[in-house]
Amino acid sequence: MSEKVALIGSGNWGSAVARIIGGNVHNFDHFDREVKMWVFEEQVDGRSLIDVINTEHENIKYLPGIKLPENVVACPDLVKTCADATMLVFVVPHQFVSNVCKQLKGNVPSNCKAISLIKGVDVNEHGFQLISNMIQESLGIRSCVLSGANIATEVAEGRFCETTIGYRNKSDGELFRDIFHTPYFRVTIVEDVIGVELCGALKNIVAIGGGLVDGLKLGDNTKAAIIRIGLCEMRKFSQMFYKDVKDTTFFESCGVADLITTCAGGRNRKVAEAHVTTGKPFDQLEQEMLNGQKLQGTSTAKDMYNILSKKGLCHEFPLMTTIYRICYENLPPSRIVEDI
Ligand SMILES: NC(=O)C1=CN([C@@H]2O[C@H](COP(=O)(O)OP(=O)(O)OC[C@H]3O[C@@H](n4cnc5c(N)ncnc54)[C@H](O)[C@@H]3O)[C@@H](O)[C@H]2O)C=CC1
Ligand SMILES: O=C(CO)COP(=O)(O)O
Repeated sequence: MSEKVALIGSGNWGSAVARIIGGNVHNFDHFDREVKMWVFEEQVDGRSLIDVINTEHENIKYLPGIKLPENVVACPDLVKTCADATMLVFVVPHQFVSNVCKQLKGNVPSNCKAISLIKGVDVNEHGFQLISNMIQESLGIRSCVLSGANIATEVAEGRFCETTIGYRNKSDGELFRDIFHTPYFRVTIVEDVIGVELCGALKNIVAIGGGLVDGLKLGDNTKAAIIRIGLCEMRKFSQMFYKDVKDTTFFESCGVADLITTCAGGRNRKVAEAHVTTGKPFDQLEQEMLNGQKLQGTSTAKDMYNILSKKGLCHEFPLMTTIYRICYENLPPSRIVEDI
């Protein structure tokens, strides 16, 4: 049976993976050649971004300078994008996924499989929910997770890196590996969806810490300490709430490798550094510095803090708690080292 892939999202990472998937579907007989990509429509320099992508084969706003394969077709209608798909790739910033799932509920074929590339969690009045679980529960389909040390522009330029796919059902993991794996984007599959997903979400908080340390010019040893303490808190949180999360997952690309890359080159790091050097609030810097791209670490720090404080656990997670307070309670950035 032919599999048909649809991409839900077309930002910096969504566009980078569109380039990979659009190429890989030609390598196997079991994939339909057309890959539809849902694009949140906007005007760029007076032109429709969707028209630009479909005529120039480039996402000039979110991944400029990189050509997309011509078989990747930008679509404005989310439901139509997914209507005939059997493999859904979710790659929107986490703050939009709940609305996406509401629109797709009852509108995707029952034989669909999903994968989430989203680094974040969803929080509602009942507590927090993993995004892969939200996809599974709201759409009634299985979901894998892909996460790794993958700064989008470097991947789009074809520079070698690794990534991790977490699966519940091995055949799903293998199928999704086929659309992502290339000689320069090496996929490892592991049976730990939740561990892979929590690594991706929680590392964004630690990345804020890495940027604060850079802004304070504290040096490499301090950065390494933030990464190490961050990794320990990530593992502790994950295994406290989900006892089946495996230790080995933290040694995959989604774990320690993503922490290193994100604390060196990511957007969360960059904006946190600027928070120290300019004194401006994070949301203002996000607007000024990211040209429409979204910051994930601050809101995830808030989500985690809400969970930890409700359960009286803040003292067990001093790094995540301090980062939240610096972002939202005007704590001076220097407390990043004083309070841990
Ligand atoms: N950029 C990167 O290097 C990497 C990002 N990720 C993760 O991938 C996920 C997606 O991030 P990016 O592709 O980087 O996005 P982005 O931050 O580059 O772009 C923002 C996207 O959100 C869309 N958008 C704006 N308002 C919207 C709305 N109301 N509803 C739906 N969409 C809306 C924009 O059109 C744009 O496509 C995030 O969870 C991120 O953490 C993961 C690995 C690498
Ligand atoms: O997840 C990423 C790299 O693996 C990108 O991180 P930022 O969102 O901080 O840019």
